[in-house]
Amino acid sequence: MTRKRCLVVKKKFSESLVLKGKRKKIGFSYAWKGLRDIYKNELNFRIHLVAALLVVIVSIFLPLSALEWVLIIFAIGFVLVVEIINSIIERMMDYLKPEYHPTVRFIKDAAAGAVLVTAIVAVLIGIIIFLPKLYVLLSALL
Ligand SMILES: Nc1ncnc2c1ncn2[C@@H]1O[C@H](COP(=O)(O)OP(=O)(O)OP(=O)(O)O)[C@@H](O)[C@H]1O
Repeated sequence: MTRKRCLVVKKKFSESLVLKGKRKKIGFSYAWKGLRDIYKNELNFRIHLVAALLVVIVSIFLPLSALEWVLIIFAIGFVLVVEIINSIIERMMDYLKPEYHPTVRFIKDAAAGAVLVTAIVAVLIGIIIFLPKLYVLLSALL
């Protein structure tokens, strides 16, 4: 299909959804399906999600301020979103260029590097927030 024809088909599909008043609902269900697909197919995303859950559980038992909660939630969201983008880039490259290519290697490694940066930032935020509180907690217990 040419690009022009593809745009026409996309516009007609979009208009038909608006006419049926279903656009918002369908847009949300596609997004939810996308997240479910990422969860099912991406081990790293599941690992990050489990780590995020553990952090939230630990946070509930510590006296955190609103700002600390905001920072933790932001760090978790940051890691998960970049992990999703990394998965998208990997899939896109596998689809566009399945055979070995140095540019694909560069793109995939750079995307993985972006995830690593977010993970390091999240760990640093965790250390700054949790370490003093855990220290106080342990000092009180010992
Ligand atoms: N087509 C390719 N051409 C060149 N190098 C590639 C190609 N596909 C993968 N690689 C190299 O292999 C690495 C792993 O790629 P792969 O697509 O298997 O990701 P992955 O193991 O699923 O990564 P992640 O653990 O981040 O999900 C890439 O970072 C890249 O260095």
